[in-house]
Amino acid sequence: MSLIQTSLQQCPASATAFSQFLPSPLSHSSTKFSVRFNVSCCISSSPVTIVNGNVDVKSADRNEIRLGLPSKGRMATDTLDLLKDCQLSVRQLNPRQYVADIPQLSNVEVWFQRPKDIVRKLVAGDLDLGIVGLDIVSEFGQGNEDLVLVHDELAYGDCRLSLAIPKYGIFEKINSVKELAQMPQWTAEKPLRVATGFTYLGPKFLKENGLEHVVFSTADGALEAAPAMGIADAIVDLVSSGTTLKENNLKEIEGGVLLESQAVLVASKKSLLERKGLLDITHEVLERFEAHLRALGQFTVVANMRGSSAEEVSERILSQPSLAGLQGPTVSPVFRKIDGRVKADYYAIVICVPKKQLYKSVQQLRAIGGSGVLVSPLTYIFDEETPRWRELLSKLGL
Ligand SMILES: Nc1ncnc2c1ncn2[C@@H]1O[C@H](COP(=O)(O)OP(=O)(O)OP(=O)(O)O)[C@@H](O)[C@H]1O
Ligand SMILES: O=P(O)(O)OC[C@H]1O[C@H](OP(=O)(O)OP(=O)(O)O)[C@H](O)[C@@H]1O
Ligand SMILES: [Mg+2]
Repeated sequence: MSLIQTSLQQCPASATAFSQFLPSPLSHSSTKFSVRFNVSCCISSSPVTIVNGNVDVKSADRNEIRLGLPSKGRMATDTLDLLKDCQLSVRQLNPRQYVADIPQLSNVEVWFQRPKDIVRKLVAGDLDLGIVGLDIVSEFGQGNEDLVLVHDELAYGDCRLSLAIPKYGIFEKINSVKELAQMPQWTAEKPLRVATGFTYLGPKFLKENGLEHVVFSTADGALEAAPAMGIADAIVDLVSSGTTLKENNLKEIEGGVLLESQAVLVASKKSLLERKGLLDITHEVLERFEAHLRALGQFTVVANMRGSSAEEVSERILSQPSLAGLQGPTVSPVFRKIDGRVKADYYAIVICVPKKQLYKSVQQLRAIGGSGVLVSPLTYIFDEETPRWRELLSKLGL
């Protein structure tokens, strides 16, 4: 019997409330998976009731729209920066104050919370919108159908949730999850010991990958130390550059990525459907995010080009693969007085160019007679309609 089952039996009053934090595969006593948590759920002999958020379920009473933002960790600053770049600066009078506002969005309260609490409070109806990593939505949302991704690529907080094992010892020649599952070492008596903070996704993944004899332990950080300390055989943790794994003599293996993650904008479906004004606010935030993020990858390029007509110049530009722009080039005549007559003998062209293709585009422009090339960053690209907005409406059945 695992430690968690023991403590819940000693504390029946809190067992029901606490079980909602448990990964569903672990709720079944027949499973060979078990999790060791270092928690005590009873204080002296009196039972403690733990609920996940709003006790009185009064959330529908409030009129304000609530947006949850990470209060700490590496997501906190990047999230505030994204909002600032979208002209939605958060006004927080004091860094220890957990409520703030965004002057451009009336009736919106910003609540600073730990990422996992943002997800829990969305599910409980205490928040309407939130920005967190997809890893946290997946781990603490546990597939809850009320959670809906409004924007799934906010372009920061990139990392992956990965299974890692030591490079040395019995794992030296193990290079895939399949090989790990086939190792004869793992038995009911001596299961594979996995350390992870992801006690929902971790067990689910290993079970789906045919690892039958597994025991999980959890900790709040520095999990990469667990194998060398002899506490675990493997870990399931976030990886970004891979430096922490490398420095701790651990390796990722084929088939071992549980999830690719980055920051996302997530909402409560129920709130979107029922809370007055939330759909409009969500539309505005989504439009601003999309316009900003689309512009991030592009430069505006302005150049001069000699030619006999706008059509002839356009044809030359469109003959080059990197110069088509977002919707074709803008070609404008530049008028000069030549021999007493106003005449257009060259043209100003404007195109948007993906940042990665900038130098190639400049070379192609020069090759067709472009000169005086000016390059400037773009702030926003607003499309006629954002595809994500249509997707959201369809997810809501609207
Ligand atoms: N190494 C990383 N590189 C990029 N993004 C990461 C990395 N580690 C985590 N993240 C992303 O950032 C989110 C917040 O992680 P971070 O470690 O900053 O905060 P935290 O885990 O809440 O804080 P703490 O580690 O102090 O408890 C994660 O949920 C994940 O989406
Ligand atoms: O692949 P890398 O770029 O090395 O990053 C991976 C590390 O980053 C995170 O830890 P964090 O810095 O948040 O510390 P923590 O373990 O205390 O949360 C994560 O839990 C890994 O340990
Ligand atoms: Mg961390």
